[in-house]
Amino acid sequence: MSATIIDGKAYAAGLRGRVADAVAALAANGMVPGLAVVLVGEDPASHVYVKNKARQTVEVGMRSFEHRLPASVTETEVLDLVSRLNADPAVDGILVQLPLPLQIDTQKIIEAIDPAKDVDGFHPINAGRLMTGVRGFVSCTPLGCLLLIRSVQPNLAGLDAVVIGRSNIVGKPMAQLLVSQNCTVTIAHSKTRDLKDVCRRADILVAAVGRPEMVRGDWIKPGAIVIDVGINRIPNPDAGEGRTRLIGDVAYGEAAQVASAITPVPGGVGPMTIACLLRNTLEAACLRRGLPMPALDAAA
Ligand SMILES: NC(=O)C1=CN([C@@H]2O[C@H](COP(=O)(O)OP(=O)(O)OC[C@H]3O[C@@H](n4cnc5c(N)ncnc54)[C@H](OP(=O)(O)O)[C@@H]3O)[C@@H](O)[C@H]2O)C=CC1
Ligand SMILES: Nc1nc(=O)c2c([nH]1)NC[C@@H]1CN(c3ccc(C(=O)N[C@@H](CCC(=O)O)C(=O)O)cc3)C=[N+]21
Repeated sequence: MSATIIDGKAYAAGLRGRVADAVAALAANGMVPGLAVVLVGEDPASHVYVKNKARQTVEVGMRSFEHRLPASVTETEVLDLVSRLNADPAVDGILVQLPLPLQIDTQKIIEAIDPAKDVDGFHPINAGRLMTGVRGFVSCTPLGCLLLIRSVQPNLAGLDAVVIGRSNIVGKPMAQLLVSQNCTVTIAHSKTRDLKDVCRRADILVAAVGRPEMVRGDWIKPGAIVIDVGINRIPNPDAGEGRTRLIGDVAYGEAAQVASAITPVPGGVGPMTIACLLRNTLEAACLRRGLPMPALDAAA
């Protein structure tokens, strides 16, 4: 068997197009959604990612506000910026790029963001809403994964899902979303015993670990849907000295022989994360103005 390749890049482009149409309708009435991104420090990968986000924000017709702070910034300065953004009527969504430097208490910053502007879905209020089945902002990466899963399998009821990883931003909300779709969900992590056997039971396998090609072909149940969240940058000497390339947490070539559908890296989950961020920002803009959210995706 050779798996269907789930084209996240194409799905994300379609979703951004639908967001752009809705933004144009708002803008025609003088309402332009705005997304503020806060970037602390000089991490080159974060800079590239924030630049991509800003470009795509503008492409869908929204305003992009970028705030770059030096790595030496104090926690109070970041908190002050967040409270200014909370109060700014031009800002509908706030994203503070993680990770933050060690002198800053990340949880404190996340909890300072107005939950109504928390388009990352990281605030405990939004995490709690997801947990209790109340509408709120859902973390962009798991939301993107769910949209990709449902693009190949609309009804997930009764399926066995395994999520490897239990971070607050990917693993846990992913598991919660799959439960809400009536999957039977197992969350695996670094202390899980017999991980390979656990994975082999999965009709849906989501890998969000950060270990290059950890999941091998023989970990996968024949016909499973495999979602690779991992973004690992490894040296690529073939492309020249000092060059790198991205690979996922799944050994793609092996897995594609066994799975029914699989996301590539790059071009899978990554582009969906940004598209879902824009989708959430549109939702924040509609909610703040008391307008209905246009239907954009199956998981809305
Ligand atoms: N495509 C995208 O848009 C995004 C991609 N990512 C990528 O996804 C990956 C995960 O990100 P994130 O959740 O933030 O990472 P974290 O480091 O926060 O979490 C990693 C999880 O993997 C688990 N883990 C580590 N080693 C093993 C192992 N040997 N076996 C089983 N489980 C293990 C950890 O377990 P424990 O809890 O026990 O330590 C932890 O729960 C990274 O590669 C990241 O770059 C992240 C965000 C967005
Ligand atoms: N507050 C916050 N929210 C986040 O959502 C957040 C964050 N902090 N910190 C970092 C991680 C990582 N993340 C990615 C998003 C898109 C791609 C992406 O677009 N990847 C492309 C490739 C890009 C490239 O070539 O480097 C792809 O997979 O095809 C990757 C990674 C969001 N994160």
